[in-house]
Amino acid sequence: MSGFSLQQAKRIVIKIGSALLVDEAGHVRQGWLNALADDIAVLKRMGKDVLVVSSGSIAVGRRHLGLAGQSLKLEEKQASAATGQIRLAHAYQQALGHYEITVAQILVTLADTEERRRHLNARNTMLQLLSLGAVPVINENDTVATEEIRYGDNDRLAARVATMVSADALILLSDIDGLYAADPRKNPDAEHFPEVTQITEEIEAMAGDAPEGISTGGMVTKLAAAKIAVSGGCHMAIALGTEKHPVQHLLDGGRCTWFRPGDRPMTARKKWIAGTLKTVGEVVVDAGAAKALMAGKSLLPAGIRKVAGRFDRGDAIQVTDMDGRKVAVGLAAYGAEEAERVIGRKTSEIKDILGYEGRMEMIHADDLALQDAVE
Ligand SMILES: Nc1ncnc2c1ncn2[C@@H]1O[C@H](COP(=O)(O)OP(=O)(O)O)[C@@H](O)[C@H]1O
Ligand SMILES: N[C@@H](CCC(=O)OP(=O)(O)O)C(=O)O
Repeated sequence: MSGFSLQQAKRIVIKIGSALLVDEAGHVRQGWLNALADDIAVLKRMGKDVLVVSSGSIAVGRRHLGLAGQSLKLEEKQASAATGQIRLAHAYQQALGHYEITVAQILVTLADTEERRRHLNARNTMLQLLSLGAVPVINENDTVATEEIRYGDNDRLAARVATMVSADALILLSDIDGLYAADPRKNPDAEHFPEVTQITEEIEAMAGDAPEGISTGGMVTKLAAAKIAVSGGCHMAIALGTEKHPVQHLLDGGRCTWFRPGDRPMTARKKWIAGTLKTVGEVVVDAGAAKALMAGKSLLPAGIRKVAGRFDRGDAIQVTDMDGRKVAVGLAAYGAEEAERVIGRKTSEIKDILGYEGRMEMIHADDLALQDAVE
């Protein structure tokens, strides 16, 4: 299959649906979760970074508020999420704590993933946690999200998280082992697809809704997630999670559907940066810096001669050389005012100038798209 296997992935996001994690009565399936923790511990021992996007707060919380077995209004969902989330977090810490793996909870809203500055903030926190060896457990902040501003399904949220942290693989664990030509609950003979290389209209037409119950989204949101993931250069699998050790099963080459990005991961991300974001400022760099960028390095403040425009941290800016040639587009790690103060200065001087431990780079290599790569 496309030369890609989970074994190769360095950074993996695992999404867990409510139906897997929470039983009909609204209890966390701790035995199942403990087995998933075995899998996560295996991945960590292999040197991989792991992030979990977990649903389940509403399914767990509702029974504590006497809201089991009825359809919920938005404010009841918000209340249930607040009640359930604390229990979910505890269940994860208990499961992963067995392996002395530290769990860190992150609750995000749609705006936290879509607005550039907030996106960058959330991303930095996730990357920081990974660098410290923790496993971030992420969910939508349902308590403050309203219908208009919420994802509602964690499939797309997980895909955004995966692209945010430049993950190589996203695994959507579900109650089904992949995409079929039609919903197998209604059409048991439907064909299973081990691999999808292009999400065509024909493929999209195959997706049905979730069955009645505690899940949301069904195959429709999983395909929407696949589009986000592959366009960000991330491989995505829909895999069966109902048996214990589902990730180990995938590591062993188990059955699932893999969605494959058409491009090399970095190229796709860079295309996203260059193609989607409007630049709101500019930095002019010296010849040494321009050469370093061409070689795939980050842009350090030392190589910047001039800053133009009004931009904030996280905004897209143009990088131009001394002859006015466009070199690259990238996401600024400093706003224009701070950038003015640190340009031309050595990395070791940044802390004294700004009064805090700033970033080493003005634009990190991961956030930089060279002009020739996008034209
Ligand atoms: N073409 C399809 N292929 C596979 N499953 C489908 C398809 N169309 C609809 N489904 C339904 O989607 C369900 C999985 O979605 P969902 O219940 O929302 O999962 P989760 O809770 O894991 O997010 C499957 O159980 C299946 O009934
Ligand atoms: N954020 C919600 C999950 C919504 C959701 O996507 O559920 P699911 O379809 O089970 O993955 C919660 O924690 O209850």
